[in-house]
Amino acid sequence: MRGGGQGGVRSGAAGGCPSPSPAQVVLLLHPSCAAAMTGKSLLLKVILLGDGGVGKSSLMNRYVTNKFDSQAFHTIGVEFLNRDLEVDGRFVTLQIWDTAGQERFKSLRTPFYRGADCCLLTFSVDDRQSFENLGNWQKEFVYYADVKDPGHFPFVVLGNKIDKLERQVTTEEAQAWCLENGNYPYLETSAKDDTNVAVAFEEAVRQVLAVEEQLEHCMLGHTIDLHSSSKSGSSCC
Ligand SMILES: Nc1nc2c(ncn2[C@@H]2O[C@H](COP(=O)(O)OP(=O)(O)OP(=O)(O)O)[C@@H](O)[C@H]2O)c(=O)[nH]1
Ligand SMILES: [Mg+2]
Repeated sequence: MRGGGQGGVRSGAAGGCPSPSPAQVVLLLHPSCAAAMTGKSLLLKVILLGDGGVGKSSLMNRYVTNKFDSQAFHTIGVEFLNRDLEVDGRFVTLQIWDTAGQERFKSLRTPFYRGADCCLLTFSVDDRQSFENLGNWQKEFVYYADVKDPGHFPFVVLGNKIDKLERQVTTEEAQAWCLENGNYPYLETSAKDDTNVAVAFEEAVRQVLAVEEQLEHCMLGHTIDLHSSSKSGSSCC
């Protein structure tokens, strides 16, 4: 696994905390709530999945380094790069995980799915098979990332290589797939021409923030009455 860029990896739960006394209230905040409250940059992990050769590495490299390699090598395992950005007034460090799409590397990529905040399902508009495999990628992600509520997980679908003249998948077909499979946002990109690449990653951030703001709203809506045996507060979560 190779990786780099600015920023660190989201830390896990702190160990060794003493048990709270009855008078203490322990508030467990989701990282997005904590980041919002402290004004710190939020670290989001997004993962690129899709068939080998659809352009996942090229999209990541275009976005982070603004370079394109017309003779890129297949990825082996996973690689990641970080980029800081601001979306709708929120400062975010995007940790982009690029995976190997070839079947023979499945066991090398799947351990890295856990903890992803968003999944970018990628195909190439000049490769019909890569489009038909989107459902398999979605299932593989849900299984290995152990997504508890797939219906609310932020997926974004990318149709890459729109600079190519001969398409095998139309925009309408791709939009229809997205609508039927979870009403996912669909973006057409070209890593080669730098079309919609930044827009695609920003959309991923927006999708995550929308889900997390909902969660934040629910958590802040809860009140804890220490003197009552019954629970109170909203029950939107
Ligand atoms: N014309 C065109 N070619 C592209 C585009 N994106 C990637 N490519 C080319 O497609 C080939 C495969 O790109 P990669 O980025 O390596 O594909 P990948 O999805 O990372 O492939 P794996 O690592 O095997 O999973 C390379 O030759 C790229 O130069 C694009 O937007 N337009
Ligand atoms: Mg690659």
